[in-house]
Amino acid sequence: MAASNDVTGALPPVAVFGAGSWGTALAALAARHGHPTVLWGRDAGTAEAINQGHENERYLPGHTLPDNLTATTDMAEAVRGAGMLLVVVPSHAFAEVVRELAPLRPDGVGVAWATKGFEPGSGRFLHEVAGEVFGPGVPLAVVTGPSFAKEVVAGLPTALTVHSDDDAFAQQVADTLHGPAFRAYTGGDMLGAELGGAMKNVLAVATGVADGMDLGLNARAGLITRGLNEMLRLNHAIGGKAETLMGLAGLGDLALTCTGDLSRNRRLGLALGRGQSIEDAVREIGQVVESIQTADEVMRQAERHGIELPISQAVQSVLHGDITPAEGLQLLMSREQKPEYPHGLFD
Ligand SMILES: NC(=O)C1=CN([C@@H]2O[C@H](COP(=O)(O)OP(=O)(O)OC[C@H]3O[C@@H](n4cnc5c(N)ncnc54)[C@H](OP(=O)(O)O)[C@@H]3O)[C@@H](O)[C@H]2O)C=CC1
Ligand SMILES: O=C(CO)COP(=O)(O)O
Repeated sequence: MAASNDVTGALPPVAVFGAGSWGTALAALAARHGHPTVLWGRDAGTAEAINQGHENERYLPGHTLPDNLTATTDMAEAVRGAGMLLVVVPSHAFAEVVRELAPLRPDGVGVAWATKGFEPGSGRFLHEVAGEVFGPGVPLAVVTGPSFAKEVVAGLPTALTVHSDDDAFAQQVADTLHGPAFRAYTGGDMLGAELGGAMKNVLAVATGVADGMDLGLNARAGLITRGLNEMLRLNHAIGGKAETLMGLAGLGDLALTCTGDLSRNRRLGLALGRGQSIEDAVREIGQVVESIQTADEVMRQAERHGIELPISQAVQSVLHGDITPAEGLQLLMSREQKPEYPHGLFD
């Protein structure tokens, strides 16, 4: 790897792609840990503001970014000398960005991503997209877990997890992110890790809707628990490991996003539950709300595997405007009474 040739003891440079909230926060984290870090974004104004004023005013206003973090709109410049590439664009832009990145990737340098979601339209997992674009032999890793960008850039304690088929690369990515206020764990289940990160966004809409309708704390806890059950069942069907979903990539992120008002997906649900239109809510949030596309892809996966996911399905129908939040509630509450686990944990 590029880093191993360094005999000066200097930490390897990191290139981060996507200058929104999460890309900027992760770039700031790597830079604070001593890695010279380049943040690539498509907006020249944002890049200039970061280079001149050390701030991403649009996405993380009020936070001073480290001096060893620079920004560029030139992808070739960003990858030059990098020991690790980290993609943090929204899922709808993931395939486009990794395709542009592939011919520029220095030999031996691995690619991680912190994007949550599927490839819209095909429903492919992002590790499938990355595997196809970069080809065999390129180390790939998923960075996921309960982590609001605003809290990470503020230096608040955070724990997340890095999953890869390549143990050494998972360790490299985790070492880059791990620090005094940030615990990075590792694992080997990209499938489960990606499913958890994607599904929790859909379930956060459900608890948001319930809270927006003032349905109470019992309803929220019920939705989180039955939501976790939906995650576990689909995960089991696609071949992910249950432990991944019981950890930071599943339960951890579900708890955060379903209860924390910093979540854009939860805020979308809150707005819908209060009777606001989806268009107005998305405009007010002003940042990516992954659940809108992810709900369709989760249901596509569920249909492919013949699995019922009533909460996710209700969210999808509300997001499409096919039913109102009140009708969604009625659908969930009128389902047949049954044992909590009719055939064990996964059925
Ligand atoms: N924010 C968070 O706390 C966390 C976010 N994530 C995940 O990270 C991913 C990115 O989210 P986040 O940073 O929050 O989103 P934001 O909405 O904050 O920022 C999105 C960024 O992506 C850029 N972008 C959009 N489309 C393209 C494109 N086609 N090519 C290049 N750049 C593009 C935007 O550029 P422009 O400004 O020019 O539109 C913007 O810089 C999502 O999958 C999200 O789920 C995961 C964990 C935490
Ligand atoms: O993924 C996140 C926290 O882990 C951020 O959630 P939102 O995209 O809902 O803001």
